[in-house]
Amino acid sequence: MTTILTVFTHAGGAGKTSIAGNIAHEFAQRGQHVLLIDGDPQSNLTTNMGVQDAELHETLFDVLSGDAPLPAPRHVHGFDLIPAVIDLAEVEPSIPGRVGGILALRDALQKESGRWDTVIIDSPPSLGQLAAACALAADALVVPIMTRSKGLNALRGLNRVMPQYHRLRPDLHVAAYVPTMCKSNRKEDSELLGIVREDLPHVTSPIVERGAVWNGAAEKGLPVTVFAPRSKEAEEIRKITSDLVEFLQRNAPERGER
Ligand SMILES: Nc1ncnc2c1ncn2[C@@H]1O[C@H](COP(=O)(O)OP(=O)(O)OP(=O)(O)O)[C@@H](O)[C@H]1O
Repeated sequence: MTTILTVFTHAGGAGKTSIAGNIAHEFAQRGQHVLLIDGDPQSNLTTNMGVQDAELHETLFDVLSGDAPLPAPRHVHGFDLIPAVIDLAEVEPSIPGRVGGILALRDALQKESGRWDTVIIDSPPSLGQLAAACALAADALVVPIMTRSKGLNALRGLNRVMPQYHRLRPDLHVAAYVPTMCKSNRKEDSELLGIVREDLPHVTSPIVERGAVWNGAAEKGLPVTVFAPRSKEAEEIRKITSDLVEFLQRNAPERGER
């Protein structure tokens, strides 16, 4: 059985791409067979994972524009990767024009059910058709929330689209909220972290804002747990992955899964 997770928020710069790539690597480190999908034409996830030479036919383009099967993935850092390139953006207008277009990625993944233990999708920072196709492909969403008022405002966007998504995928739910870019010495951040923990279920431990390791790992094209395995950043990724696994296991019986 494959668990499909989409890291989803329309707010830019919340750490979505950093979470997607690094939890994918951590799941693989724990022995899982993992597929990571870059659904964002900015292709930061692709370059963060060290792939600089991806081509359009290796991306989701044919899946989303013509119901093609999944492309053959690359193999990087112990997991499979379907990369993105900037031209993937051109698929967006064709998605709503086709019957089932918005569910094409879900269908393509279901045809390969069981090939991977976990699939992790990085969605673009928008509420457009490409982001919807990424969200609707998932069993559950992982939602980063910046611990600023901007982060809480972003939840309104999620609350606006979820009823629409539920019409097509009634079982889609949020597996975890991940507080990001926290600074413990910033009063607003501590207060907002408190509000998030009080108001939302399944909140993981936070990711603190510290640029050096995240940016250094991305520049070298490496997961943080490879770039700086003993760093606080690597420890945070391990902790978030453990929290996520626990939330998924807790949810599984309710959803009739093993
Ligand atoms: N905890 C952190 N502290 C400081 N900088 C971080 C942290 N996590 C990620 N970054 C850096 O912040 C920038 C944005 O992170 P990332 O690309 O993960 O965000 P995103 O939500 O995917 O952005 P986008 O809006 O492009 O989708 C990157 O340069 C990344 O290296």
